[in-house]
Amino acid sequence: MNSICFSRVSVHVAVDGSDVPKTLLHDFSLELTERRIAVIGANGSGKSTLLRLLNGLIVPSTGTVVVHGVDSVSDVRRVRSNVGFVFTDPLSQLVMPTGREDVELSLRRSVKNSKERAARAEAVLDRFGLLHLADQSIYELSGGERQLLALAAVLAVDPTVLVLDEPSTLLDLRNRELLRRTIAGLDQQVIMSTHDLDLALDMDRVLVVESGRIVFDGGAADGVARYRALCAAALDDVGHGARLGDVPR
Ligand SMILES: Nc1ncnc2c1ncn2[C@@H]1O[C@H](COP(=O)(O)OP(=O)(O)OP(=O)(O)O)[C@@H](O)[C@H]1O
Repeated sequence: MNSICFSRVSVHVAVDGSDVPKTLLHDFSLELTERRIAVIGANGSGKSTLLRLLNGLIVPSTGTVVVHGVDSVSDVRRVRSNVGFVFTDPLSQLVMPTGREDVELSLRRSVKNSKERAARAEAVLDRFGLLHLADQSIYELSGGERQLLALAAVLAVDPTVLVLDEPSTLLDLRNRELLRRTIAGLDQQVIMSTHDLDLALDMDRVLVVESGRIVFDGGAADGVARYRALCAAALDDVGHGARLGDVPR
């Protein structure tokens, strides 16, 4: 029950002007039972696509995704209430003028009493060291402060599973360390994509994605080594005309 099951999943999208759909993820099956899982790989390899399957943001073209016993397509509302999803860009997630209001908005369903809700929001902001910024416009916050706020707003409702799409991109060294400690202390199952290999090394299991395929699935140290080897091979191609945005094929 406390696992994430991808069964014969693939993701294809229609491309304008072409009869041939583009494959974002090739057929794969996985059962994820570990508490801490990282998805690593090159830009455009398919990490976010894989994560977005977990809360029904992307519907699989084939197969099923079942998160802690809940089907991501047939029971999308329940899956979304169980799965907290933190986006790479916090501004695509923070919708209220201030952090306090945003956390209170997250809590509106679970805490009906407004005074109680305000107290809970205050406690959540305090837990993340964000209380002094609670009433500042989100547009006046730094990128890292916004990223932490987006995480706090999602954790406020205590989801069963936490999905983090590149959670440390905007964080300084100290906040990255705080994020690592926060993740280590959470009760939730956590699945994240990251380019921060130190963060990936903390995980119980690492998936390496390359051109829409899971090319490695195993321990963190071996996963990071595999990804480094893939990068080294791609860099060798630079001498043969590869460009910055090229996706390995
Ligand atoms: N709706 C779509 N239509 C066409 N192509 C798409 C669509 N969504 C994603 N893609 C393409 O699928 C590929 C995988 O995208 P995805 O966002 O999963 O990559 P990623 O591994 O998370 O990359 P990054 O590390 O840069 O965030 C990319 O080449 C992207 O351009």
